Amino acid sequence: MSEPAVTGLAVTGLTVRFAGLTALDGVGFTVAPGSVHALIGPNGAGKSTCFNVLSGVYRATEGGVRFGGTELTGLPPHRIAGLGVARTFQNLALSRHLSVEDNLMLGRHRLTRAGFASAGLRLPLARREDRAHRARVRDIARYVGVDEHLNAPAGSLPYGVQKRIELARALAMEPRLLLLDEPVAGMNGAERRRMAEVIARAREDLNLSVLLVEHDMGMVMRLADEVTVLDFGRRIAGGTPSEVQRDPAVLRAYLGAAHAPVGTDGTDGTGGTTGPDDTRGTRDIKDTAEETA
Ligand SMILES: Nc1ncnc2c1ncn2[C@@H]1O[C@H](COP(=O)(O)OP(=O)(O)OP(=O)(O)O)[C@@H](O)[C@H]1O
Repeated sequence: MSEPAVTGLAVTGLTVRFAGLTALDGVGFTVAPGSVHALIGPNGAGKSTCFNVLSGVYRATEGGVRFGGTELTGLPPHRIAGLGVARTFQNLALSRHLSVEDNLMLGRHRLTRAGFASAGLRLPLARREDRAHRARVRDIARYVGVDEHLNAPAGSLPYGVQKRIELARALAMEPRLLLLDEPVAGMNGAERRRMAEVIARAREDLNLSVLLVEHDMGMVMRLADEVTVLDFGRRIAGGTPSEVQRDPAVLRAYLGAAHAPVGTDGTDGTGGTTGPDDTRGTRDIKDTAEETA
C-alpha cells in the first residue's frame, strides 16, 4: 500500500520546561523502523508533551528528535507532517460538519500538487488529482472499515467510528511514522478490539513505525514491541512489554506495588486494564472500567 519505512525515530535528551515546571527531563528512546513503541506513564508523566514536541506543537528546551536523516526539533508542524509523520489526537480533532470523505481529503493535503488556485479553477490537472485522491481515500476508508459512512458528516457518527476516522485520516497522509495519542480512549470493549486489529494490520501491511500513548495496558502489551515508561517527566524504565511489566520501578511508580503486573490481569488484552492505583492513575482505571462494562 506504500513504500516501506526505512528509518526510525531517535529521541535524545529531550527536555521541556514550562515556566517553573519540567514536563520532560532528558528523555531518550528510539522507535525502530516498522515497530510499535508505546509511551506509558501516570497522568502528568509527560507523554502528551513528548507528542507535542514530536509533531512540532511544542519546542524542546533541550535535546533533539531525529526522524531518518532529519532533525525535527524546531520544525513547524506542517514540515514535520511533510516528512511523513502523522498524528491522531487524544480528543477527536475531526471537522464535525465536513463529510468523512472530505475529512480524509484534508489528510491528503500535503500530497496535493495542484495549488489552491488551479483546484479552485477546476483545471484538468487539479481534476485528475482530485479523482485520484478521492479513489485513494475510499480505499483507505474501506481498509479501516468506515467506508459506509463516507458521505455522512463526521460529527454525526458514533464516537468509536469517529476514532477510526481519525486513524483513517492519519493513514491518508501516507505516513512513515504514526503518532497515536490514546487511540482507544473512551471506547467500549468491542470498539477497542476492532481498533487494535486495524492498528496491528496497518503496521504490518504498511510497514509503519508507530509511537503509541495509551492508558489501556492490555492494548499496550498486545500491540507494542517496546515500551518506554515515564514518570514526572523522567524515563524510569524501558524494554519489551514483559520486561517492563516485571520492572519494580514501574510497579512502584505506575501500577502501585500491590497490583498485579500489567497484562496479567486475565483480560483479553484490549478491553481491560491493570490500572495504576496512585492518585494520578485512579481516574484512568475508573474510566476504563466504566467504558468496558
Ligand atoms: N502548555 C503547558 N503549560 C504548562 N504546563 C504544561 C503544559 N503542557 C503540559 N504541562 C504540564 O506538564 C506536565 C506533563 O503533562 P502531559 O500532559 O505531558 O502529561 P501526560 O503524561 O500526557 O498526562 P495524561 O496521561 O494525563 O494525558 C504536567 O504537569 C502538565 O500540567
